[in-house]
Amino acid sequence: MVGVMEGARGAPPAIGAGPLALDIAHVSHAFGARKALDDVSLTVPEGRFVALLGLNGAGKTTLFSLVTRLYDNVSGSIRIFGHDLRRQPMQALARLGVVFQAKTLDPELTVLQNFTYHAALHGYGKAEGRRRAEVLLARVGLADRIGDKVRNLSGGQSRRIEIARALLHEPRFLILDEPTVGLDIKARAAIVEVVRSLIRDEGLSVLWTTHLFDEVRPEDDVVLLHQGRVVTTGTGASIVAATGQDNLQAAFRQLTGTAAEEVH
Ligand SMILES: Nc1ncnc2c1ncn2[C@@H]1O[C@H](COP(=O)(O)OP(=O)(O)OP(=O)(O)O)[C@@H](O)[C@H]1O
Repeated sequence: MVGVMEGARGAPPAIGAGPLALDIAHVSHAFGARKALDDVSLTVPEGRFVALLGLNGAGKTTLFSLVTRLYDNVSGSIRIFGHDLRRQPMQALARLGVVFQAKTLDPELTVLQNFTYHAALHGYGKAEGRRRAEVLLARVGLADRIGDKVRNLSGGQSRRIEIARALLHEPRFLILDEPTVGLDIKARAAIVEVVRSLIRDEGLSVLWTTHLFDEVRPEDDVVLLHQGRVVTTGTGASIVAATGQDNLQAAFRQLTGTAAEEVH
């Protein structure tokens, strides 16, 4: 199944395609005269890993900021499990887990304290915060670090804890903004695996923004974003096949006319 739809056409998802975790239709955004997003449409079907792939400046963080409601979308619509972000923000955001690009854990607090603090923001008491922390830390393979100060953890471990914390309120859709930036290959692989296991085992839906082509598998849904526009969508394998290239990086270069040295 191709889970993402062509931006320019904006066609509705196929009948029988199942519920959509995220449905973005015809969204544009400008900073003054600079158009960061131009008529962007894409979908994340339930239970899918969708990679939003684009180079620096493509508009990924702007899109992320619109979906997380840091910015208000003034054109087009954004729906999370059917709830319009502008008209039903509480219902929409309650279903969304967010992992920001910047680090958001307090390094001077323990992992548990970071969890219980965040849990309180969601209205959970200390005991419930602890219970949820234990369950979620086990899911990301870090149950034994619950009492450690965050500053004593590696960058990759901190990221996995941020992923666990993003799931505190049991959202069914997770959005991550370049979650592996600055990490070594082993830590990157561990993070990708944690997220893929959440999809596999729990049916979570994921929008993963990245500029790293090697994080995308042939069967993943891919949205290629370039200079604020959706260039193409489809599974990684179908995009490669359509261009007649050997891999996604080469396909991207062909579709965007980008030089080899600009693409990682
Ligand atoms: N607050 C802002 N004010 C003005 N221009 C901005 C602002 N934020 C982003 N832009 C511009 O919008 C365009 C898209 O930027 P954006 O950060 O969304 O891209 P990105 O794909 O996330 O890239 P990166 O990975 O480098 O963050 C760029 O041209 C950028 O310079």
